Amino acid sequence: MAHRDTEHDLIGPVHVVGAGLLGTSVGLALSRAGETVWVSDVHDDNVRTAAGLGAGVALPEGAEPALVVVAVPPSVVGVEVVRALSAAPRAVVTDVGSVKAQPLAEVLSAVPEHVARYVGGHPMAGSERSGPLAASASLFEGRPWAVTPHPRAEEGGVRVVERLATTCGAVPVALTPEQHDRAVARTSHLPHLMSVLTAARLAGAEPAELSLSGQGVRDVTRIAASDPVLWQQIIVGNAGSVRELLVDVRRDLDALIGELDDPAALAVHLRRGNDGVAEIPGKHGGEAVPVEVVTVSVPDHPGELARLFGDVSAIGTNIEDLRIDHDPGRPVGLVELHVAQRSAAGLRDALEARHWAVQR
Ligand SMILES: NC(=O)C1=CN([C@@H]2O[C@H](COP(=O)(O)OP(=O)(O)OC[C@H]3O[C@@H](n4cnc5c(N)ncnc54)[C@H](O)[C@@H]3O)[C@@H](O)[C@H]2O)C=CC1
Ligand SMILES: O=C(O)C(=O)Cc1ccc(O)cc1
Repeated sequence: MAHRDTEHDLIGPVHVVGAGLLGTSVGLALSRAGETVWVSDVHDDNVRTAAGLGAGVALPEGAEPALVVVAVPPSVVGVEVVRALSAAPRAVVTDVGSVKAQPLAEVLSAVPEHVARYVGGHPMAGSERSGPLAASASLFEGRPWAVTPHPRAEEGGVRVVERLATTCGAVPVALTPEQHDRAVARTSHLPHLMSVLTAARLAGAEPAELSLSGQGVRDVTRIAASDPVLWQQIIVGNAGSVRELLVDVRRDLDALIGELDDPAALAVHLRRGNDGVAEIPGKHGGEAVPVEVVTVSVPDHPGELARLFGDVSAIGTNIEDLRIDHDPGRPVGLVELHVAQRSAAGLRDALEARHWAVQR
């Protein structure tokens, strides 16, 4: 097996199975890092598109990968991991699937003799879009990547999967498969269903009502636009943990319905929301930095955004996040710069000194 000891050694050749959003993004990130990447997919078109984007080349006949990354829809992750373990008898095999106990159970039942070479993984990065055209080499930059070894996993294989994560720019986080599935029920699967339930209230609403849609409803419903087939498979694969949380939410909903006109009780619900948001770790998994939004009106002309970013950089402020909205009444973009709270007041003053229209 291709086990190597230093940070800088290659982990490949890498075979990526499934040239969709995740597989092509992994291929792009690894190719950029100088790895040899071979790509396969049930749809040849997707292999051609991924290769055209620079994510690797079509899997050659007789190829012997050192690492296989399975990036297929959740319902076939287990079967493809089993196939890879049998087809590449010396390779470490990992996957990027959104649930982790289910594929491990399939490996243990189908090829227990190969289980040591399987180490599950899950990059916590993606999008509401699917397919190779939505891929990006920087998708995983600074994101957590769960690495979920089981008790019989080879230590060397775990190190290879951690290096896959770091080579893609992500931060490996070690969890057992069961811990992982409970964690993503809370941080990914429940939020998805809440987004879906909110978005469902918009379907069929009056156009006049929908015309008032602002940033809040867009924030809450973005992920409800995701592929329903993908999400059906994810939720079914983690139904036990998701159900437990939904039962808690049902209890809260029932209480809320009864307390809507009781200001004190309502305030308790709203403050619990504040408390939950404050628990979300900051970028790169570190301490959450208190962030403030500085909103700047930017004329709708080519080059204006670049000029704004140039000025923010010259002022010396780091942009933590960014959103661009449009002023419905005027040909200007409203650029929301999310910056550390301690820099916000200084940035407003400095931008005004450079003649930007800053909202106060
Ligand atoms: N979409 C997201 O944001 C994230 C998805 N994931 C996980 O990554 C995996 C892939 O998801 P996406 O890339 O979003 O899906 P996708 O639909 O963009 O790509 C899946 C690809 O797998 C191919 N495929 C299907 N069955 C196959 C098989 N048996 N053998 C080879 N190729 C096959 C499809 O043709 C398609 O190109 C899923 O297991 C998902 O749970 C993980 C993190 C984020
Ligand atoms: O689009 C987003 O913000 C996501 O949350 C994407 C996502 C989808 C599935 C996963 O298993 C992990 C991340």
